[in-house]
Amino acid sequence: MAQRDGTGFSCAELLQASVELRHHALAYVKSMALRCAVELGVADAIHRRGGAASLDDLLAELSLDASRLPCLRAVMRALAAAGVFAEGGSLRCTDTSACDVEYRLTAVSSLLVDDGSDRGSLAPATLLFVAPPFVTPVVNLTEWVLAGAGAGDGNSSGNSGAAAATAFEMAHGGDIWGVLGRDAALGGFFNDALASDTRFVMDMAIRGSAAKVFEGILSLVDVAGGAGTAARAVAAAFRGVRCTVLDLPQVIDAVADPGDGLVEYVAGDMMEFIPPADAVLLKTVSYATECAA
Ligand SMILES: C[S@@+](CC[C@H](N)C(=O)[O-])C[C@H]1O[C@@H](n2cnc3c(N)ncnc32)[C@H](O)[C@@H]1O
Repeated sequence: MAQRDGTGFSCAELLQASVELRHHALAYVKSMALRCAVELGVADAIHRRGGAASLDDLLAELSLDASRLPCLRAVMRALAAAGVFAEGGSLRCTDTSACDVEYRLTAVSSLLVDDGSDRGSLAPATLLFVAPPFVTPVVNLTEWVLAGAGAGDGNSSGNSGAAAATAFEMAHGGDIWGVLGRDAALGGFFNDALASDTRFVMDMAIRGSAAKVFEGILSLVDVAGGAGTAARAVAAAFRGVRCTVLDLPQVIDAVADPGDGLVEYVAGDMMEFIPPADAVLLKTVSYATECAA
């Protein structure tokens, strides 16, 4: 019978648990390696090479100096272990010569390829999740949880006061919509990221069996619909559906309306007014507005 310590777990269980614990603690390496690969455009580079590329191929495609090979190898190995890319071919590598190993796209990294199709790439949405303004609040979760403990003791200062409802608010001094409204560059980055996610989701929804839900309705309002990517996709695919986009004035005012009349844009607060319609579309809204972090 396996020996158990005071916690009641066997040595084998504890050894396995220590591996899992390390995986949890180092999980950020995976997401930061992903960020690096997306920023470098590795998936597009592999796609340009016909779906498989050696490290030498990648150095050439990405215009990187040969001296960067060990760094690129480290990033690619981490992502291959995570299933983002597939690693194949000879695995013989030396410090002085390039590896023979080839990297291929998996279903995951295929989503990062921009092949010019309507669906587009999920690269902008992926970069949003790992962007410093959104990562920093998570890095400081303990400070956020403890902020209440310092309430009224005179020690809280600046944005780290106990009143911060979310970790994002504590890090940035305001809620996400206020911050995005004040920072045009961050707002544009956020909206482009959401638009890329929406292009993908709507492509799946309209081409897939879920498309049935759009049949038989004459009007639809995309509540908190951002730049209207989802509503425009529905309006283009179902010409009989009159689509309206509702979002905050800061978002609607910044929309470059193509003026094709495909959808109508309404600026307003969904808590106060929602334009009447047969159907309401809510995409990434409750999650975003409730968590806002
Ligand atoms: C995460 S984004 C989702 C945008 C879009 N549905 C999509 O999936 O691309 C959430 C949206 O909610 C909007 N929003 C937040 N609070 C709102 C409110 N009170 N009234 C209307 N829109 C709001 C934001 O401006 C933002 O465009």
